[in-house]
Amino acid sequence: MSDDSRPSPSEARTAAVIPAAGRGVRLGPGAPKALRALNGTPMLIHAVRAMAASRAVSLVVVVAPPDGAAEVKTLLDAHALPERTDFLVVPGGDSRQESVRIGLDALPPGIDIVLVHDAARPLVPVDTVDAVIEAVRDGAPAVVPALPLADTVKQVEPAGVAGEPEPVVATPERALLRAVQTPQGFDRDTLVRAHETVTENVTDDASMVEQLGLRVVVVPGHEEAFKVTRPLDLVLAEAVLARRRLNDGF
Ligand SMILES: Nc1ccn([C@@H]2O[C@H](COP(=O)(O)OP(=O)(O)OP(=O)(O)O)[C@@H](O)[C@H]2O)c(=O)n1
Ligand SMILES: C[C@](O)(CO)[C@H](O)COP(=O)(O)O
Repeated sequence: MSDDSRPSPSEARTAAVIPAAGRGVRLGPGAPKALRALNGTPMLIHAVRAMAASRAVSLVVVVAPPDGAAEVKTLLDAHALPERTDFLVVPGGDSRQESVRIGLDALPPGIDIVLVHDAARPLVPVDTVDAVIEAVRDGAPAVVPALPLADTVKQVEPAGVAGEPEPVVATPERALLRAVQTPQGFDRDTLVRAHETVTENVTDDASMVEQLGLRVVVVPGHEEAFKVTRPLDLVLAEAVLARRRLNDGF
């Protein structure tokens, strides 16, 4: 142990919490999004494998759809994971934030670093996962992978009625903006404190750490770590898998 009683970077144990309890309304009707197939395999299994691909990850906590925990457990039993990786399944909550908190509550003692990774980002490469873990090991309390934006962004006055034109109020300087992905990596105690402290709804975990006034840093994200949100994203995800198969010589 180091002087401040935190484990040294090489001793730190890492777990991944995967919120997978969403319905996937924007994807359209069907099974909960995490259970929909990508190339014949549920999206969640791709996401679990992406976390387990990192040799640093010793535990994966899957936060399942509230009525789907048994089904998820059966799925995980049926799909081989590396022997070094344990997994737990817990039923999720009404919001992503609540689901992550439930996953955090399920972590056993001895875990020092926590990754929070959307089941909806099934194709994140292991190099991105490892880069996030390394930056937490280097001392950052919170780390997010992110990419520069391709589009210009406008801040608007939201229209009261869908489809109505919305007045633009500002154009933030694009070079200063980043599109944030997951896994987001955290010192465990910091993330637990953030979830205990922040009560309003936020869209990612790192913003809760920002609200504590702590340092959040960005490492390079990856274009294959995109979030499957709308139907066209499924087409893109299957194309990425097909490209990987070609590159792997299958
Ligand atoms: N109550 C919820 C809502 C979301 N999530 C998870 O949070 C991740 C990111 O959320 P998003 O992509 O918005 O998924 P959904 O909420 O399912 O999508 P939608 O908003 O289209 O319904 C997903 O892996 C999703 O399963 C969760 O665990 N619990
Ligand atoms: C956490 C996240 O993936 C970072 O980009 C994103 O904020 C999740 O948003 P969603 O609306 O829950 O998909």
